[in-house]
Amino acid sequence: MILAADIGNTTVALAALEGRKVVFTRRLPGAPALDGGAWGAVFEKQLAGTGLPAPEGAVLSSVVPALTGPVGEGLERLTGRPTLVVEKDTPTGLSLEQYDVSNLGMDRVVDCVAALTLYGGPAAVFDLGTATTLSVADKDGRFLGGMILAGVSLGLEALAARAAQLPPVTLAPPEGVLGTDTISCMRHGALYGAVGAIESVSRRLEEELGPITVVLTGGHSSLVAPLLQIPVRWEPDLTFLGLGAILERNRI
Ligand SMILES: Nc1ncnc2c1ncn2[C@@H]1O[C@H](COP(=O)(O)OP(=O)(O)O)[C@@H](O)[C@H]1O
Ligand SMILES: CC(C)(COP(=O)(O)O)[C@@H](O)C(=O)NCCC(=O)O
Ligand SMILES: [K+]
Repeated sequence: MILAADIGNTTVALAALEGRKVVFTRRLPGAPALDGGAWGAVFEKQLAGTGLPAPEGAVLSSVVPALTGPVGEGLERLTGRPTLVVEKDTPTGLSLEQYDVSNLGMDRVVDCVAALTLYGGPAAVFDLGTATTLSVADKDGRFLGGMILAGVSLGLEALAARAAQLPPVTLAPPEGVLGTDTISCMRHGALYGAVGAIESVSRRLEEELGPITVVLTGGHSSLVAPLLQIPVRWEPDLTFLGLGAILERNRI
């Protein structure tokens, strides 16, 4: 069994994998104040009672630099081995030559690695987290780039903060297309806005690259995927599968 962690701007997502199968997942709030020992205790508590064997190794990707060290150390407490942190120069099988990698989010690389492993290229991954990211890889395993949009709930938060008559709104499945009060209008706008972006950008990508596998993942993907009118693969565990593949490739 190995542990995989994906540190995003909202959650620290933890998973256990046996071979290529994700057998356990948890999403934890990112807590900047915890040190490595405290993260280790958090992970131990989450895994207690699951019946899983002791982990043989751990791999992590992070887009929150302040959490990378403590979470990596926390995982080390459980494995007794160094945690593989996915960095720009980590061999992943994905070529990054076409992108200015100086500030590239490694979650996007991991998503592409997973999509290529599962479906081959070209593949377009929409990761609907704090931000909505599009990350595209071609059939030769090259990262082509993508897009970064405000995330589905970030848009709602911004509306509530900036417009006097707009309240805080939580996400829920829409009923019909049109909202019939303020809250449902905001909700539908957030969800169908993402739907429209995904459908239209995917169509344009197909014009440029030919038939492409579109993959959806991230915390908000469970609400958006059922609304799409184009074929997509919904892979809620995509990032974990990519992390597992990268650890397998780099195991000493
Ligand atoms: N299973 C789920 N169903 C619905 N919403 C979810 C689920 N998991 C996470 N979310 C929501 O998705 C958002 C964050 O998604 P996530 O992909 O974890 O973001 P990040 O990677 O940026 O930390 C959170 O606001 C959370 O409420
Ligand atoms: C775009 C992101 C903020 C998405 O992160 P998330 O929504 O998963 O928290 C992250 O991938 C990031 O910080 N990227 C750096 C910019 C880039 O990828 O070019
Ligand atoms: K993420």
